[in-house]
Amino acid sequence: MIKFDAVSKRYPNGTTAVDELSLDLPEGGVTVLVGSSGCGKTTTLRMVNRMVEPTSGTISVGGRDILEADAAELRRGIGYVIQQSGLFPHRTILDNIATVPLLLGWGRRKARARAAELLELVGLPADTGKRYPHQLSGGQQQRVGVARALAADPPVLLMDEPFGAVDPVVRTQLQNELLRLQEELRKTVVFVTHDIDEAVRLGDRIAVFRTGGRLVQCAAPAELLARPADAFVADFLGAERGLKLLSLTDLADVPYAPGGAIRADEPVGGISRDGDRWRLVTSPRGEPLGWLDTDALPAAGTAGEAPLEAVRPLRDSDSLLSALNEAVSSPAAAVARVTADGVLTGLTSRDAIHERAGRSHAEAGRAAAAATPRTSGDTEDAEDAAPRKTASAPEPSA
Ligand SMILES: Nc1ncnc2c1ncn2[C@@H]1O[C@H](COP(=O)(O)OP(=O)(O)OP(=O)(O)O)[C@@H](O)[C@H]1O
Repeated sequence: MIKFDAVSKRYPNGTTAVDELSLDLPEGGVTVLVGSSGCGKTTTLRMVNRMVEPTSGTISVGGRDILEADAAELRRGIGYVIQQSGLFPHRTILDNIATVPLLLGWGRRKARARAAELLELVGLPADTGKRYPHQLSGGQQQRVGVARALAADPPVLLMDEPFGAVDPVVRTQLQNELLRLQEELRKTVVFVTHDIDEAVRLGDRIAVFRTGGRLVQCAAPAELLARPADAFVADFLGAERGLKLLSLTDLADVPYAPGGAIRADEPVGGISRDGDRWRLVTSPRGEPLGWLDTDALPAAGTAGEAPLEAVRPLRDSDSLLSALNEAVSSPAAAVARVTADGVLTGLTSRDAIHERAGRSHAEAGRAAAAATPRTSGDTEDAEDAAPRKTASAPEPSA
């Protein structure tokens, strides 16, 4: 969809910002550009909409050399989101979102209607539309920035550290929101970030750059984590590469077994002390409420009235990393698995999670080894065998 062919950018002061970049960005996927500060990520992004012109090489979007297009017309077909949302301070939120449709000559009413639709799409209440940017939080402003970029339904979205200025909790919400939107809209997204966790969470592919504007490796996240091309990439991915890989595998095919759960309205007097010490207590509907210590049962009352240790139930879409985290902190050395609407399906032991984690590493390693070449943009094969991306990333605790 977007193709860089031997593209370089040298500034008049002699800085090489991008050096002979050849890269294919697949249609409908999120490609994340990462690397140390000053390695040419923003320059690469801004060359796509001709805010920066390359010194040499060609860039095509949808098969067309971008130099053949009128720059203003090209930009209207490419959404652009930056860190400080870039909203017009004296325009209402609705008018901000309607900017590009109005430039494209849509009538005012149609442009406003589209803006209202987008406001809802990015999860903002309708009355936000009448407000001005300074009356919104940073996270809300970023949502408006995304809505504005999507207003004319461009096939391509360029995002330059769009969530870089918000706190970690809001950042995770915005990331989840983007994944949800992307499932629906399937835009071709180029996303710049400093944050490798963000790259792993959002990217279908990650391109790692090093200083001097050189692309070192471009691969699916699982492949990158399982087989970094060199020490620079390994270093950049950080010491927790193995754990990051587990964040990409979901629990769908990890088995569970019935765990002998106790209903909250059961009297403690009837609970057997034989068998497992820690038993899960559920609501009458089957929702896990907590772990009950059968070695310390109160003299009277129901299971639901007894002191319970916290449980964080997991859905099939949750990651192996979340499961490992829960299993480590669970007194029962097990995790409670639930359906999408929160009803207990069974328990998975810590050992079963360890076993699956080991297998996940081996699979990712094999997939990465099968992908050739290692450093070019052509690593599609590996994606089939790579672990699935889980759309519901865990929200960090505040
Ligand atoms: N207009 C310019 N004139 C001269 N040099 C520039 C100009 N714009 C960028 N550069 C240089 O080009 C290199 C790449 O810059 P770029 O902004 O693309 O990096 P980046 O990877 O996005 O950095 P960061 O992560 O810090 O935002 C840097 O050395 C930068 O100083």
